[in-house]
Amino acid sequence: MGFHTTVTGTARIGADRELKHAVEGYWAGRLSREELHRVAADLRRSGRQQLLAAGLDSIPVNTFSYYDQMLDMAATLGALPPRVAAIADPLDRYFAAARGTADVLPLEMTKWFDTNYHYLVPEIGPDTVFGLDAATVLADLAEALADDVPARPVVIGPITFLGLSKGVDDLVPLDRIDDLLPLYEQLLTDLAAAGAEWVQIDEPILVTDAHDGLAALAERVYSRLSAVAARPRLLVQTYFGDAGDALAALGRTDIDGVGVDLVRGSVATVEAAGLADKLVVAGIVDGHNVWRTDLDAALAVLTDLRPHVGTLAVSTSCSTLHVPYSLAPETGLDDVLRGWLAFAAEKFDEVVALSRALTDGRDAQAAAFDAARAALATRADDPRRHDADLRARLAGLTDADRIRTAATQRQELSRAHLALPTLPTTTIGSFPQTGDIRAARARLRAGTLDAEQYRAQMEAEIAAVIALQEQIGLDVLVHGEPERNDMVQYFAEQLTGFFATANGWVQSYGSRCVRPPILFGDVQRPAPMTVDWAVYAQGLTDKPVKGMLTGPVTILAWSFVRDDQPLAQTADQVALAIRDETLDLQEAGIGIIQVDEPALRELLPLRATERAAYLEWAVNAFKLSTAGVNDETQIHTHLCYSEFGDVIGAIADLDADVTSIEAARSHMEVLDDLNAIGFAAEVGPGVYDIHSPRVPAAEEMTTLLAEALAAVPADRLWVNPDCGLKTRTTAQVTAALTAMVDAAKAVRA
Ligand SMILES: Nc1nc2c(c(=O)[nH]1)N[C@@H](CNc1ccc(C(=O)N[C@@H](CCC(=O)N[C@@H](CCC(=O)N[C@@H](CCC(=O)O)C(=O)O)C(=O)O)C(=O)O)cc1)CN2
Ligand code: MET
Ligand SMILES: [Zn+2]
Repeated sequence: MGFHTTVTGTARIGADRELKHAVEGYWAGRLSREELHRVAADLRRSGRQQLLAAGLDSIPVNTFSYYDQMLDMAATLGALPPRVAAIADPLDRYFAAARGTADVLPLEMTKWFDTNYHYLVPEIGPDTVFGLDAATVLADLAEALADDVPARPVVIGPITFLGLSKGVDDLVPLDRIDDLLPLYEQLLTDLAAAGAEWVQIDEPILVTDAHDGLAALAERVYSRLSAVAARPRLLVQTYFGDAGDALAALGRTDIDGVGVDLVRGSVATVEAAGLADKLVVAGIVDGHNVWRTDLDAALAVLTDLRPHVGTLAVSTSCSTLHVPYSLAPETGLDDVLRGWLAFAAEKFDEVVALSRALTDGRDAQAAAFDAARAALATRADDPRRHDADLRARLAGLTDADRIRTAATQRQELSRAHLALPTLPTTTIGSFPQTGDIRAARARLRAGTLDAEQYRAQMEAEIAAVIALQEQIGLDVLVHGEPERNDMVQYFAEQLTGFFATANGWVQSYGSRCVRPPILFGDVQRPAPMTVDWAVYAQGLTDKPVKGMLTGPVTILAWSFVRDDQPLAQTADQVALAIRDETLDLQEAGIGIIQVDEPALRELLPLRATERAAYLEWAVNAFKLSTAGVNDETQIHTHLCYSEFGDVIGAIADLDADVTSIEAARSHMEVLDDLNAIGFAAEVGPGVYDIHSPRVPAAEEMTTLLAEALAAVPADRLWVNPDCGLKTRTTAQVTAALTAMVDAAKAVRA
């Protein structure tokens, strides 16, 4: 009845970011809509062909998206916000919801579970009128069937869709699930009529503690959906962890298959879940990280599992959206390290090898198994994984290395030292990453610009950014980060133990991508990483310039991390490198150092029981990275992506002198949360939402500052944007920061 070889989903940006270039071209008016659609159709077709050629017997479709899969689902369910309803053209309406227009605010963006991918948050109110528009799903299915592809449409399930939505007017979105189920029933009927044999409904929320009663809800919802008369076979897919009780609940329904994450989840849960009459899609190849699968170990797990289930299919643990396309372009990779890795294309082959070994025996796949075994054997004693000096240094650390003197004493000293006005104004670090800056870096790589010319151009950028900030009248300046391709990759390129890919692009949101570095070995800092740039910038002005570093938790979160030791240990290694950098900056005369930790919330475990242990090592690593400096040196940190509730205590525990934090969109809510736990340090709640091209007026920021002053006394309050300015234009930034400084002056007066 089933299939045997598949993947949960795939990336869609294109191996060479074709979709990014097409979509951005369309937005800029350089590309027609027909050209955009053609690029998209080509990507879908080549993606399906790649999976077929690899040997999969069921191919996920409707995994394409012009921007984001949650936004697609909102469109499919008629749940785009009313403020875009007047935009008649569906594609324009879709992009308006994603990015906003001059008159319309976009949907909020937030992290997709514990990944670095951002989804758009649907807004569901009591008045949201759901209505099915299955055109896109049906078109994707038809396109695949026309190519004779055994297509399996994938949609986000109702529990996950509502569970991740934002309630409007005090509504709890999940309370409207019964209004949504008829649409899913209709969708199943339509898909069956259109020829779908299987449909995959993604319910990753079932691996979290995000809501009470999820298992019972899953049983109710899928009992109902499996009762649809003429429907395709139904696969409910979980990923990103162990689905716990929800698995047995699904087992009690009449759905046909369940997808499970066997990389992060436990086989025991699956074996105990009562799935003897179901297809179990076993996610044994890691879709979330880049390590090569130990095929022997994986086959042993699958062999154990097989007697407990109806049919067993082999798959990835989640969509390969979260890993790069292929190792092939990574020509800078040494063969030993290459042997330890598998990107998406290599993972497809692993899935097929395991599936065939399961049916035909391991010997039939001897070449694949031998190659994996030989490559992974080199990992055991690779010297790069064990640096004796570093290990000795870590072993010698004591609690004192993570503790600074009392915050109040530090505040007095740095106050006297820095002589700042009340409500000091500053920014978060980056200024616009212009085309010129990126082109210079591309030319440096291509060899048409030499290192000296590159440095001169970056210095000119820094000088321009310093002059702009002085002209605007900001109090604490930044150098603008022009020399950084990315706030994590830049550091990874200079630390040992990391490999920075040449083309390992992964979608972060919409058309924006990142190249997560691979952290495979012990970490050392051969030389200072930021000091020359900071010193150059400080030499241009009498105002203080902040040194700018990325913290250990964020460096881990936005890299592919080694799986051979606890994350806490890896975090401390990175923290030591950052600590050494803070000391060099201080030595070079930099009096304020910001250590960004925007990903502190992102790595928070999805299950509540694991959170305290995580927060302990995360906070400890940050403190190790920052506690080496003198009392006069002011340590700043920065966090974004709101929803700080679960980590608010940890933010206080970081013991930074100044914390800048996203707050503009949520009207300073976070300040009350900080007050509730007795937070007494200085804080800069963002007053300018940098995610939107819209330039806020000074009055809007004056209002936000007044709201902030209701929660925090003036002598603890800073004035700054929500986040860095790298995605904005110089014109937007100049106007917005001028208005921000005006607002600060008005409130001071
Ligand atoms: N790692 C990470 N994760 C993060 C964030 C982050 O800053 N870093 N922030 C949040 C997400 N926000 C983001 C905001 C912007 C971009 C972004 O702008 N990405 C750029 C790529 C940035 C980059 O790596 N730039 C490189 C390479 C740029 C490039 O594409 N070069 C061209 C040629 C350059 C040209 O001529 O234009 C090429 O290689 O083909 C550089 O500057 O050197 C993009 O998608 O375009 C990504 C994430 C959360 N997660
Ligand atoms: N310093 C960084 C910047 O301004 C912090 C960004 S947090 C995603 O870009
Ligand atoms: Zn930020």
